[in-house]
Amino acid sequence: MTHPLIIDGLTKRYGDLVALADMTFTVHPGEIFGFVGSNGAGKSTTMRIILGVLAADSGRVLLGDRPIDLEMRRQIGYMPEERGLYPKMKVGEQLRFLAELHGLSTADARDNVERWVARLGIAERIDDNVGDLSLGNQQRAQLAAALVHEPSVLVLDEPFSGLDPVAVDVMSDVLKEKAAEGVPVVFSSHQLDLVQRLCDRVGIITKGSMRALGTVDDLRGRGGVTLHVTGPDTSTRWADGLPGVIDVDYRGADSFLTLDAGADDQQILAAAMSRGPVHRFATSLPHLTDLFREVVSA
Ligand SMILES: Nc1ncnc2c1ncn2[C@@H]1O[C@H](COP(=O)(O)OP(=O)(O)OP(=O)(O)O)[C@@H](O)[C@H]1O
Repeated sequence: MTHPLIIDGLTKRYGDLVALADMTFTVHPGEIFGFVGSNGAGKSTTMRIILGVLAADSGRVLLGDRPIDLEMRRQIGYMPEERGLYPKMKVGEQLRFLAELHGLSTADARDNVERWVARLGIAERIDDNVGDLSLGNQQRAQLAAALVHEPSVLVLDEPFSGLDPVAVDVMSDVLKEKAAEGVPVVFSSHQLDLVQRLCDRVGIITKGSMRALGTVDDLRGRGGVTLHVTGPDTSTRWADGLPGVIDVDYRGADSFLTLDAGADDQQILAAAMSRGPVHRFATSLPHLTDLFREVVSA
């Protein structure tokens, strides 16, 4: 049974520094939520509070309608930013130990470990000490540690940093699979192309508060749609003054129009065709990175 993970009004100070100021968001069952923000914005602090590694000054974390307690936290799969595996312990031993610590029987722990190390491509390293693995493989082991007890919530602090492209694909597939099982998944990342590709919803935080929150398309749509038209004679400034056209950048044979919600694409197409043949007529949304820059610099 999965429940939404609700972060409700968290505040946290370190001395004079306000690390979190009314941090609020919900991660729904089956949703991949991307938690993004500049360095020092408060992502790790929020995740540590969710896990109970750190106490908030005020605010609550709930699973469904219940404030999260120690027992409920055992259902969370967590990948801490500072990584937490013992370098001098063997990968397999350590994962089995963690699985049993979360209440699995010895047999289930062994089965789960075998399954996850195979899935994450580190089966042949199971008898190596964690500290002898490459950094990317340590990260795969760390993900296995977050998954080995079949958690019903996933909270991952920068799980993609330092992974090679194959490992990024494996990690992405695993997160999608867990979400498809109904698990709420939240991860932080500075890799916005990945966030854009993978997440159902994204929260952009600055200075400890949520500044923009929505589906990837919602957020990208806030920046306005761009229409790229190739063909019409740009010297005529053919798109100037058309309804819904906020701005036009004419470059050689190309015209880039910034549109608002009221723009009528058929009217624009007719205007373009009246000035010659149209070879390209395509809309695009801004990249999440553009929106991120806008939000953090506001
Ligand atoms: N133990 C601590 N003592 C004092 N200040 C801290 C402590 N931990 C974090 N901070 C400060 O709290 C703020 C939020 O830090 P946090 O690690 O949550 O940010 P983050 O969004 O995870 O950043 P990054 O993307 O760089 O990992 C930062 O200004 C940081 O310097």
